[in-house]
Order: sequence, then C-alpha cells, then structure tokens
Amino acid sequence: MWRGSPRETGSLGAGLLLEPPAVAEVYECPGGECGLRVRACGELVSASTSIVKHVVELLGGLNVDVSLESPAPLAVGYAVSAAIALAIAIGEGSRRGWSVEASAAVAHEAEVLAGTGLGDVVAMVYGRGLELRLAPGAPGLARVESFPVNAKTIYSLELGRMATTEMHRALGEKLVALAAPRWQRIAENPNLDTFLREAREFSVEAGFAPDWLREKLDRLVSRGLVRGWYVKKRVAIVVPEDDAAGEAREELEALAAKRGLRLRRHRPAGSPLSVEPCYSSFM
Ligand SMILES: Nc1ncnc2c1ncn2[C@@H]1O[C@H](COP(=O)(O)OP(=O)(O)OP(=O)(O)O)[C@@H](O)[C@H]1O
Ligand SMILES: CC(C)(CO)[C@@H](O)C(=O)[O-]
Repeated sequence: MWRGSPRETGSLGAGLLLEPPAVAEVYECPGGECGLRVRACGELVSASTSIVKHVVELLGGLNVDVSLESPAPLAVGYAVSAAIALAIAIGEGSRRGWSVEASAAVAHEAEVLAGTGLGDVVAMVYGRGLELRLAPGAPGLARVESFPVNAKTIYSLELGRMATTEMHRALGEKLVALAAPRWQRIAENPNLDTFLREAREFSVEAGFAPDWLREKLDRLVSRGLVRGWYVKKRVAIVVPEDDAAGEAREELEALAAKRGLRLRRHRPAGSPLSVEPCYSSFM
C-alpha cells in the first residue's frame, strides 16, 4: 500500500519466519575505524548495494562497526535486505540511545526507498512462526499478529535470483489483485495449512512456480510426504509431513541434485528479532 510517506507505506501480507537467523555484531568505533562487513552465505555484500546505501544515508552516517552473517543469500526471496537494514539501523540507533522500534522504523523506510521490501522489517521485528500483517507501515504503525507453526523442519530450494524491484515490475497491479483474496482467507483462518494452500495457489498464479517444480511437489503432497509448499520470488519453501520427514528429505535432495539447486534446512522461528548487549573482553 503506497501512502504519502515511506513510514506509512507497507504491505498487508503473510509469511513464515525461519531460523537459523542472520546474526550481527555491532561495536562502537570511537577511533574512527568504522566499517561494514556484510556477508550472505559467505558472499560479501558491497557497500554500494541499494539497501546499504539507503539505510546509511537515512542515518546520516555510521559511527559503529557492523559485521553481519546471513545464512541465506541475498536477492532470492529470504528478505535478507531487511535483515541488513535492521542490523545497520539498530546498531547505529543503539549508539544514539534510540529504541529498537525507532531504529527499525529507519530500516523500514530504507527498504521502501530502495524498493527491496514493504513488510519484511515489521515481520522480523514483531513476528514469529506464521506472521500476518494486518495494518501497513513501519514499526509503530504496522499491526502484525503471529500464529504457531507446528512443523519441525522446513526446507528451501533456491531457483535463482530476482530482485524485489524486478518482481514489482513483472507483476505490477496483478500482485495485489492475486494476493488480496488469498490474504483475506488466511486472515479468516490463520493456520499453517490455510497459509500453505493459499500461498501455493498464489505462487502458481503469479508465475513463480515452474511446471516441473509444481508437478514434483504436488506429487509429494499426494504421496503424503509433504504438507504444503509455495514459491516466494525465487525460493521454494517446502514443509514436510513430520512423520515422513526422512523420505521427504531424500526426495528433495534428489530433486536438488538433479536440477543443480541449493537445498537448505530451517525450522520455524519461535521468537522475533532479539537484541542483546555484548561486552568486550577488554572491559
Ligand atoms: N544478483 C543480484 N540480483 C538482484 N539484486 C541484487 C543482486 N546482488 C545484489 N543485489 C542487491 O540486493 C538487494 C536485493 O534485495 P531484495 O529485496 O531483492 O532481496 P531479499 O531481501 O534478499 O529478498 P526479498 O526481500 O524478496 O525477500 C538489492 O539492494 C539489490 O540491489
Ligand atoms: C515486497 C516483499 C514481497 C519483498 O520481500 C515483502 O516486503 C512484502 O511482502 O511486503
């Protein structure tokens, strides 16, 4: 929903919060040796990346040293850009004595201005398990509700890269028309099975799920190995049936090997983003 300001702009939507999380360490650097080291799956994310540039510009400069390691790659669909924006904004915001919510609002604004996300920041700040965004905007304005996800393991299969800006260009107005009735049905009955059903339909209609993948994963559902699946941008999310987890994993490993895809194992996140003070051993 595009509103008068980036703070008010945001999305209504639903998603799954997954672990392991991206982890950032932030230190003050009074000696002037501030730096940013952001890695996603070992790959260095450049300081000229649009999300990094926007958040640093909104903050008016950095006086902290930020190291972030993301276990998932950028520009696939895992919302890694929001994790980067949050790490930088909360890191610098803590130095300035800002609340986590005020810092996270800057991360949300940067996401909107960079065109990399509309609801990912609030989902991470407030959500756990299955999150439902019921009012748009930055932390402080958005309303997010969370529902438990009773699944032990969740897999992802990466199909390639697609920037969020590219997704908006490709889908345009169609995105809202396709997503709104499905979001409504999830809100009426917010649980993992409704979410998986509606998200699968949305991925197929939006053209995110190639035929070979849809056929394969639907077959695993009919065989009772997989509970549900969907594709967000270029990442397929697959929830196995808990009592068929071993067989489901073998099938997904074989699919990944055949197609040369990366398979990752996750679990539902049991809590939102956490911020903890750390003390240097020199203190
Ligand atoms: N190969 C690439 N393809 C697209 N974008 C890239 C690539 N490498 C770096 N980028 C940059 O990475 C960021 C991608 O943000 P984007 O929102 O698309 O990804 P994400 O946050 O990982 O996924 P999503 O928000 O869809 O869940 C942008 O700042 C973009 O400029
Ligand atoms: C736009 C988006 C799909 C990018 O990850 C996300 O921010 C959302 O759902 O608002």
